[in-house]
Amino acid sequence: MFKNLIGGEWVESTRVSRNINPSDTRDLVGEYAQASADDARQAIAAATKAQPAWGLSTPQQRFDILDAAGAEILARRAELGDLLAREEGKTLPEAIGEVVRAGNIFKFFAGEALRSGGDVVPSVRPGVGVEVTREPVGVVGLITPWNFPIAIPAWKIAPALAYGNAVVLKPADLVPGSAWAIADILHRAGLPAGVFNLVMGRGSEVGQVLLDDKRVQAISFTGSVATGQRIAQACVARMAKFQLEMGGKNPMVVLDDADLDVAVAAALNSGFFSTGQRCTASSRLIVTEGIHDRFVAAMVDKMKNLKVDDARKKGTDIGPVVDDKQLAQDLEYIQIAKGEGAKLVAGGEAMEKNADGAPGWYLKPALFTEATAQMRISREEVFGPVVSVIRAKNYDEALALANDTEFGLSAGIATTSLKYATHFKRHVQAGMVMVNLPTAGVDYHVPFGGRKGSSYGPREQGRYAAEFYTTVKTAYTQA
Ligand SMILES: NC(=O)c1ccc[n+]([C@@H]2O[C@H](COP(=O)([O-])OP(=O)(O)OC[C@H]3O[C@@H](n4cnc5c(N)ncnc54)[C@H](O)[C@@H]3O)[C@@H](O)[C@H]2O)c1
Ligand SMILES: O=S(=O)(O)c1ccc(CO)cc1
Repeated sequence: MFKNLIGGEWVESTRVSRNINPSDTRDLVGEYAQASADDARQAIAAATKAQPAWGLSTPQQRFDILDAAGAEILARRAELGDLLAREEGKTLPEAIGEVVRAGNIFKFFAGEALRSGGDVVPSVRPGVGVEVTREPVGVVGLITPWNFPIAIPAWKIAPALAYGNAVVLKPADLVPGSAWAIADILHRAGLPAGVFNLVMGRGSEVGQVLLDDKRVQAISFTGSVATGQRIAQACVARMAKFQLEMGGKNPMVVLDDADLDVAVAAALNSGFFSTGQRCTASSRLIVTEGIHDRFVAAMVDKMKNLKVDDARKKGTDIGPVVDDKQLAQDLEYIQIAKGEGAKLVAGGEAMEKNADGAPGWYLKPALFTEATAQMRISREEVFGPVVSVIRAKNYDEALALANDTEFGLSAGIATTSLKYATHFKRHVQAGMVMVNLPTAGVDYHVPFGGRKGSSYGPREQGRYAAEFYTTVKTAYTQA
């Protein structure tokens, strides 16, 4: 059994969760201890005890540990990528890419520990000095989803530790393996006991303790809108700091003047890679009249060649859906879209077995045309390989359609026009904008986040992460 890490000790549990491979549901990845509410409280106590000393540790100590963790993650990319593909179902190249992202994030924030500083500002009063410094927030609770099992924990843990906080991580139930691997790496890298704690378990039990305990000063969450709203309410009720990264219904606009190959490659990647299970995936393709039919024909043609199979098999383009519940949700949306009058032009069938006969949660990527902005398929996040095409008369209508959503995470445009690209970058209501690129596929050293219903609070990643993981102090001294 893989145990929880609490106060520097590996702690057993009477309950276990079985981590199952979605590419082959006969394959048990491992049994992981399920923390109880009491375990979560113990972890918070350990973090509370350890944080003051860690907050006063030297930048060199923090750099050394985070850099060593990053180096080990990078060195073990093949093995950790295999674990990730096995437990989550993204393809092996995608999984290895995610592990590399996690390693680079640890190394980036190792550097940030050395670079963080403050400002000395002249006062408006004679003889007074002003210093603006940043201090750790304290104990932070990190609650993560299943779709990026190593990258999302990494991009919350690394800045939290770099800026001197102690951490309690609660990863998603479905994918405890990658989070456990990070815990093991940090533990062996020499992090003092209690500075990092892992509690694997249910959101409603373990997660809820993090939300309700006053000793946890801040919560960073990535996941669904419904859970995000619950977290916001709990944090406001006790005035804790919080940050939410939630869903998306990301548009990709394709204009008449687009390079067709570029547009199709970007749309296939945005909609279907990682089985469409990325918050930055594009599930709304907004295509202007002059290119619409050629674009749809080219998409359908390319989709015939997409190989849906075991995530770890060479040549697989699309791995399985993460579990039976997510597959049921994807299939339900396919029925809803049909019922609303959208036309299914490719895919959409579940496959009970892969090419080798192994049972798994497979779905052929689905493409709908004749979708309208009012349909549920155009408004609600499916979180699977289900994409719809909406026809637009011209650029202005395409932009209006792109903004006609309660979300605002990422958005893309395929065009050869500098005028439209520039206008779109300025006017689309999203936190991240891509020109002639997929809506997914972000760098690890720059801010990540969205607007409207997608995100709440300071940005994650890059130097902007300091806003959430530190609190500012302004000190005045009369000379
Ligand atoms: N914007 C982003 O950066 C981003 C990134 C990845 C995923 N997502 C979103 O995440 C969703 C899929 O992930 P999911 O199904 O794991 O989401 P989820 O909201 O069900 O779960 C996310 C995490 O919250 C925990 N949780 C659930 N109930 C809780 C509670 N009452 N108290 C505390 N914690 C609780 C879960 O155990 C899990 O660890 C999608 O909607 C997707 O759009 C967003
Ligand atoms: O857009 S992606 O580069 O695929 C990406 C990577 C990591 C995360 C974590 O939230 C989200 C999107």
